[in-house]
Amino acid sequence: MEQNVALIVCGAGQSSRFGKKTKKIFHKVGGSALFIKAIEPFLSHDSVKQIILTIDAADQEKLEINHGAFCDFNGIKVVHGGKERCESVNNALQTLRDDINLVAIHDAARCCIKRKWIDEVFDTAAQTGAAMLAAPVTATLKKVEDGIITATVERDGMYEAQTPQVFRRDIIEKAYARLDGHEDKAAVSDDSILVENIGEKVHIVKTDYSNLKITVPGDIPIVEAVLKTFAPKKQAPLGAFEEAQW
Ligand SMILES: Nc1ccn([C@@H]2O[C@H](COP(=O)(O)OP(=O)(O)OP(=O)(O)O)[C@@H](O)[C@H]2O)c(=O)n1
Ligand SMILES: C[C@](O)(CO)[C@H](O)COP(=O)(O)O
Repeated sequence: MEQNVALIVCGAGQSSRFGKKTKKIFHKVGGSALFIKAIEPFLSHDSVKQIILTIDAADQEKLEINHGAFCDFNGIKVVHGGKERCESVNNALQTLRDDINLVAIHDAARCCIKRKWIDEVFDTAAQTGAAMLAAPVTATLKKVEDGIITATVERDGMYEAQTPQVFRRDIIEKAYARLDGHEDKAAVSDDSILVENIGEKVHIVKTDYSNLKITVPGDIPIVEAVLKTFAPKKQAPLGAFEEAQW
């Protein structure tokens, strides 16, 4: 299937766990606002035909003043989000262009996405209808209540869900058509859950913990280190001879 991808970038959350005055999507990492770093790896992808950013309506003026040029230059459509992440995604789904056949839904708080993962999850979703990035759990998992371990969770086969999560347009629209049936929308914590609930098989594209989501302040130095480690290598300064050639 030819890939005409709409990228929905979810940035309308309240950043309550981030605990800073500035919403985390505007926090600077790697020299740019977090949401810009999360979008940048997709800008050069030929299959991405539409980019929709969800933001809190309260952030509209701040976005326009500080990042309006970036959004305008890159043709990013800004949509106001809802109380829960799934409501923000649902709002964005109402603005898809007619030619879109794949929908990639990505957290604006995940800026360490690698191009190879984007390529693989797009291709897998184009072939199968539904795919998402996820990292195998490497630690032992404990269920804890009131600070006391109540169970050790079987780790075998457990993955940490990440984004982007990518779906054929008809599949994600069918899944979201049932959103109102979910009383507790806070429990709809990712998009795959809705697709699983309509009986579709969601395929995993394996990553690692470097595709982390910035949630708490302690995530910042980790993300900065990941960005530094995987940043494109700067060209060595030209020597005098090379300079002379130019
Ligand atoms: N109503 C919402 C809630 C979340 N998000 C986005 O979904 C991503 C993942 O959500 P999370 O990391 O939980 O962000 P927040 O909801 O802002 O964080 P918190 O739960 O700490 O308030 C974030 O980029 C966030 O901006 C969104 O678009 N709309
Ligand atoms: C979508 C997600 O990033 C997959 O792990 C996660 O579910 C978002 O959850 P949050 O509570 O909105 O951060």
